[in-house]
Amino acid sequence: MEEVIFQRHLKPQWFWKLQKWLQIGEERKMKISSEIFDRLLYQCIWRKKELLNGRKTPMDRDDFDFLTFMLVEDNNQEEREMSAFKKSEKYARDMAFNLLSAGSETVSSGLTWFLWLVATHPLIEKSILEEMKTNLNGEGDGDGDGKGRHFSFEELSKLNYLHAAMCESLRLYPPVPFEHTVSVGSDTLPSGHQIGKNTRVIYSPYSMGRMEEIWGGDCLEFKPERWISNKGELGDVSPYKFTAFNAGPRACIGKELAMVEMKAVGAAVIWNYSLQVVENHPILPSNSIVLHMKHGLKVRVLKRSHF
Ligand code: HEM
Repeated sequence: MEEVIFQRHLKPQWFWKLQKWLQIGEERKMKISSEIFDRLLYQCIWRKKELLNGRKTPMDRDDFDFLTFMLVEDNNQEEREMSAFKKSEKYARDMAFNLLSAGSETVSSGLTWFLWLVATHPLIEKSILEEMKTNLNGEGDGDGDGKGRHFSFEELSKLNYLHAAMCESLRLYPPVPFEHTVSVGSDTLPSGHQIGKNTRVIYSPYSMGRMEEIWGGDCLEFKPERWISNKGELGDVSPYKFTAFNAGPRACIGKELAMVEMKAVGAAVIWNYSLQVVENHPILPSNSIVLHMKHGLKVRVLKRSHF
């Protein structure tokens, strides 16, 4: 699907729409992939409905998940009007599709670049580990179950340097490297360019993250310090400058969730393991709507001990 969406950015709209209508070429692949994805999603929805219908006891907090939220009757008066629509299988499918497609590859791509940058910048890795040691409740290799140490939401929220390193990695390697939007009326862009109605404007967070005019002479360096004030606090950076999550009314609704997910996984990996990047393995971005590492990241994983 990702490949076909990428192709839609390159081909004239009339061309891929004709392909879609005739069900040929890339657009046929899109139809087949969508059907496979839909089958999977509807199976999950039906299974969840069966479970919910057969339920005799009140629901535990732990059993309450995204699909339950989309399918159960609302107790809340205000939301009841939405209920008929909300309970439709199509609505649950669309929401699940949206969140899965927007929130999985983006996070995994962001984490891959982050772990590579940390593994190739030992001083930054050391600073991340030192911040963890200073701020976390008790050290150790975990809770003795062999799964390593994990970090709570409260613990993660104290790690400003880790947060800064994550933003810095997203600046240099934004998972959504380019985006397009269409003007509803004629306008003047911040660059001074005049555009007419219905003009497609493509912009690139990847390029903007590497522009000297925006980030200064050291724009190509991986430097988490640029996100932290002299007092050690995280600075407020405008989303119109740091565009990895887009800005304005259509900005990413999963930004906070994405940052927590990435910090939770990043912190656990860095604390429990040392990653050694395999020499001579090519590290290149892919040509895609999500900035994958073209050949993946090859590392040797060594267990880290803090005792
Ligand atoms: C590092 C991870 C992520 C990045 C870099 C990212 C980036 C973006 C960007 C740039 C957009 C705007 C797309 C456009 O206008 O063309 C967007 C939209 C969106 N994102 Fe994310 N995203 C991430 C993670 C997530 C997660 C975890 C979720 C939810 C589980 C999510 C849900 C969405 C949704 C639903 C939209 C559409 C919002 C709308 O159109 O109103 N994203 N994201």
